[in-house]
Amino acid sequence: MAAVTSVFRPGLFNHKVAIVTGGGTGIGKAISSELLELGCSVVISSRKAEKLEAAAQEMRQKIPPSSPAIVTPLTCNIRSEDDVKALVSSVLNKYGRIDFLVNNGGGQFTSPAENMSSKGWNAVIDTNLTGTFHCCKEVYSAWMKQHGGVIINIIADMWKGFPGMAHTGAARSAVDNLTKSLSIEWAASGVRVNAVAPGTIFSKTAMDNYKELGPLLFTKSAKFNLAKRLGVPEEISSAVCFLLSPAASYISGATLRVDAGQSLYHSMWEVPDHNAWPQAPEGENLDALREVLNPKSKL
Ligand SMILES: CCC/C=C/C(=O)SCCNC(=O)CCNC(=O)[C@H](O)C(C)(C)COP(=O)([O-])OP(=O)([O-])OC[C@H]1O[C@@H](n2cnc3c(N)ncnc32)[C@H](O)[C@@H]1OP(=O)([O-])[O-]
Ligand SMILES: NC(=O)C1=CN([C@@H]2O[C@H](COP(=O)(O)OP(=O)(O)OC[C@H]3O[C@@H](n4cnc5c(N)ncnc54)[C@H](OP(=O)(O)O)[C@@H]3O)[C@@H](O)[C@H]2O)C=CC1
Repeated sequence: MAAVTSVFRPGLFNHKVAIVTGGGTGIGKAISSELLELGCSVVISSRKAEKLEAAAQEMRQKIPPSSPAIVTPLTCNIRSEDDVKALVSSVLNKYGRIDFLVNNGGGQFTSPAENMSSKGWNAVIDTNLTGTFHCCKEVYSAWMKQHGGVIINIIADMWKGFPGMAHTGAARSAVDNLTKSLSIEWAASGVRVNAVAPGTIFSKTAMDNYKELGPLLFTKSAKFNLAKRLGVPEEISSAVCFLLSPAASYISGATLRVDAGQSLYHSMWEVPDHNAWPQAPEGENLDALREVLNPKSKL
């Protein structure tokens, strides 16, 4: 397997410390690996200890000898405020600082909105919206308020709604707005807050969340963007590293769409042909339209 090398300068983030939620898989793993390569120590955090430990082992092997970075796996369910407080406190005890927070942990399941139970809806809102809020608030209060820092929220391509995953569309849209509010409230502490909105990004772990639907869901999405291919986690990571870096020193409250134009282009969702809508009002314009649609009607 070819090793990916960051396009950023080695040592760019030497001696910085980051928390990356969901840092052991997919997009989070790519972000954590690139930060480590660039000298930033990373705490990878999510719910499953075994998965995190395996990811940390793999990352340790790839940290270049020139990098002073260390990777630490710590479990935390971002839905629990107590878990998040414990995570932030452990990171400060171990490293004494938190320069970067990447709110990447999250996800959802597919379901028509009418079939979503309240429990399922709440699980997705609690994870993606409230979990992100918990992490931002705790890192800010415990460290960044006094010392500054950078926060990146990973959201999604929900710009045209998110049919089939309405819960996550609502949560990610809310995080887009939260990003703006926090960027203003926390500006005077020297905290920049931005979001990254990925298009459809392939990783095995992301696909496996959708079980047997996964391969079709991902392969079908490939043509709904300007690149005519799926993205990969490394393409999100480089955008995150840019926003964390001094190259983005004048950027806050922004959402960067890393989606090869997916959000500008066709929706994957098909609305079936139907006659369920109210008819257009009668009048000269409707008469003219009927003639265009069926020229013989005039005869
Ligand atoms: C191609 C598209 C673009 C890709 C975008 C990506 O993000 S890719 C990356 C994607 N990565 C990820 O998504 C990774 C992270 N995702 C997750 O962990 C889950 O999607 C989660 C956020 C729902 C949490 O789930 P959890 O199990 O920890 O939560 P819980 O035990 O608290 O249960 C709460 C309730 O939620 C409901 N419910 C849950 N699953 C399903 C389902 N499949 N089916 C139906 N319903 C489901 C159910 O009602 C359940 O209650 P019940 O009926 O059991 O009493
Ligand atoms: N792949 C894609 O096409 C897109 C992905 N995204 C978003 O990007 C982020 C990363 O996804 P991706 O890497 O693709 O998929 P993955 O499924 O590989 O990553 C999701 C990560 O989130 C962690 N996670 C889930 N719930 C929690 C929780 N309650 N507390 C802490 N960590 C949690 C998971 O770890 P664990 O199970 O151990 O908790 C896992 O590491 C997600 O928010 C996803 O929704 C957005 C748009 C498109």
